[in-house]
Amino acid sequence: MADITLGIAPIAWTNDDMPDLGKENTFEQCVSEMALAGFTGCEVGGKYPRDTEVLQKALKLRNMSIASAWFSSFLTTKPLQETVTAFIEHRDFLFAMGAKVIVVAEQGHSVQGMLNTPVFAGKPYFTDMEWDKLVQGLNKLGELAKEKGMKVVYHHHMGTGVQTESEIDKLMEMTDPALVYLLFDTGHLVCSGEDYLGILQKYLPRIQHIHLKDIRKNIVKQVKEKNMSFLDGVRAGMFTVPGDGDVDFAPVFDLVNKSQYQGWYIVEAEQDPAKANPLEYAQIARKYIREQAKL
Ligand SMILES: O=C1C[C@@H](O)[C@H](O)[C@@H](O)C1=O
Ligand SMILES: [Co+2]
Repeated sequence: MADITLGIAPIAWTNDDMPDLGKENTFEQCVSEMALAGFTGCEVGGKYPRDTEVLQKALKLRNMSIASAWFSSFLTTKPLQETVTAFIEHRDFLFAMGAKVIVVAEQGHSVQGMLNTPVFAGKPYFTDMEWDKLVQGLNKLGELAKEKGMKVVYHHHMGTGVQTESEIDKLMEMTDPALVYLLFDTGHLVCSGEDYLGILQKYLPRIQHIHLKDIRKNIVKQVKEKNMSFLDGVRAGMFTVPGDGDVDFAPVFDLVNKSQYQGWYIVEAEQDPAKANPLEYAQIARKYIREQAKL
């Protein structure tokens, strides 16, 4: 039977990719509103204290815990040791916070943070040599995670070299299944036009972390047609919370509920907090998940 814990990402309060979005929102407001909306866990944002005791206390006061945090690897473009050193520090912080999974996304050649590069037309494609470096590096990060009883969950992402189903297939095939797991992010797969349910079916139980992100189809269409960047797409509102957009989550909840999945659902919906009040949207997501996922 599945055993799911429900969390939410701070990116709806302050967007670390574009910190002007939600710059007025404090860490305390963010975690208080997460708890008020009925969530008991979250990922880590740029405004969170890095002192683990201070963070533990702030979370305990709100009955919250840490699910994970994003890590950018540069395995295809920088010496392995640079990523390894940064990863160990990140791993140890997450371990101290009690997290079991570490979100990793390769940012070598990524256009996700580039304002003037179209996210669809500009996505990178790795060479064979880059694939080899990526795979060897991820296996290494997987070993380092395993030392602490943790797992690396790979985040496929728009505007990166691992975005499409065939790229995910390649990554899953080439990496060691005992060391590298998959993060399933509904928003990125539907945005990219992939068969998200097929991918979920194919990779359960290798999927060890889930981001629930919805899309606004009409805005994604504009982003593609007008050659907009990922960040401009986010600003324009291409993502929203589950239940507010066009993704059909019912079959996702059904498949996961019937599986042995033991892990998190993280509601992750980056949009402009000035247009989409983060507490209001967190409440919309919480209600939808209660009704649809029975959670
Ligand atoms: O997991 C994620 C973390 C963000 O920084 C990223 O840009 C977002 O789209 C996402 O899915
Ligand atoms: Co995500």
